[in-house]
Amino acid sequence: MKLHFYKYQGAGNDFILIDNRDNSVDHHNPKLISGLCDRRFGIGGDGLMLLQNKEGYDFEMVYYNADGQPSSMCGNGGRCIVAFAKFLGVIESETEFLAVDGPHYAKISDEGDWVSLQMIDVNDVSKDAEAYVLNTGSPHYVKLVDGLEQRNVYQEGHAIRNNATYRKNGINVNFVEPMEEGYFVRTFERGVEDETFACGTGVTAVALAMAQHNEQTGHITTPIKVLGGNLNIRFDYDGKAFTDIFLEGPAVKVFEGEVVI
Ligand SMILES: N[C@@H](CCC[C@H](N)C(=O)O)C(=O)O
Repeated sequence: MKLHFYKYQGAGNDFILIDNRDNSVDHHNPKLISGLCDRRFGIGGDGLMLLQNKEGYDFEMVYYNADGQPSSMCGNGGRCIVAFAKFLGVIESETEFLAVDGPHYAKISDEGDWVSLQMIDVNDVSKDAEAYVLNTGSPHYVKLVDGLEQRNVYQEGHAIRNNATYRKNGINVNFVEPMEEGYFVRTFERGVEDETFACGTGVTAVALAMAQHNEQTGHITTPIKVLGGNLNIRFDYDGKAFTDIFLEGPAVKVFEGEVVI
């Protein structure tokens, strides 16, 4: 069988996208999905998403990590699937879609390549020694460091993700260094088991954790530089809860093609 696919990237976090509105693709197949995401033997991607019909919503986002397992929310994936929905003519400039962590509102530019995605509210940030731990749709560990450019993010991230606390359920590990304006962030992603060029729920977690760390409240806008580009996070924080959280950035179609499965 031939499968038509699309490849998108959001700040270098890259995904295979499949239009499954007719429900013709049986995606409950970890070997197939990890094979398609393989960068040498497949199409290559940090994850794979299916756009499906869902009553009461514009569409449903079904997300798999590159290891072929269904996972929690993917922020950059969410932005890319909104751009894909516009490309397919499923939506125009605004949308309400369903993802694994609930409904999401998003807005897309007329050109179709810049997406603002509303994320879930967050009111629980804990500490693991000096690091912050929070769930922004996916679980994240946020650690302030120096010399981030030179650090071995694979080695340090892999060690934290596989320590006794996180080994069973996994966690995404974000290293953050303040810049003149905003932050520089590098992330080791669970389910990819490697450093990725960007992580949307990760930079969201960093922006919230840094607001708490710096005791900032009110309406906050945080620019973040990642290996694959620049993202922006804006939110309200009253000292207890983070609300109206938006992850903003590019979402670009790279190519499309057919693969035999
Ligand atoms: N790249 C994503 C996060 C995808 C999910 C993550 N790998 C996990 O399993 O927790 C993003 O942009 O948020």
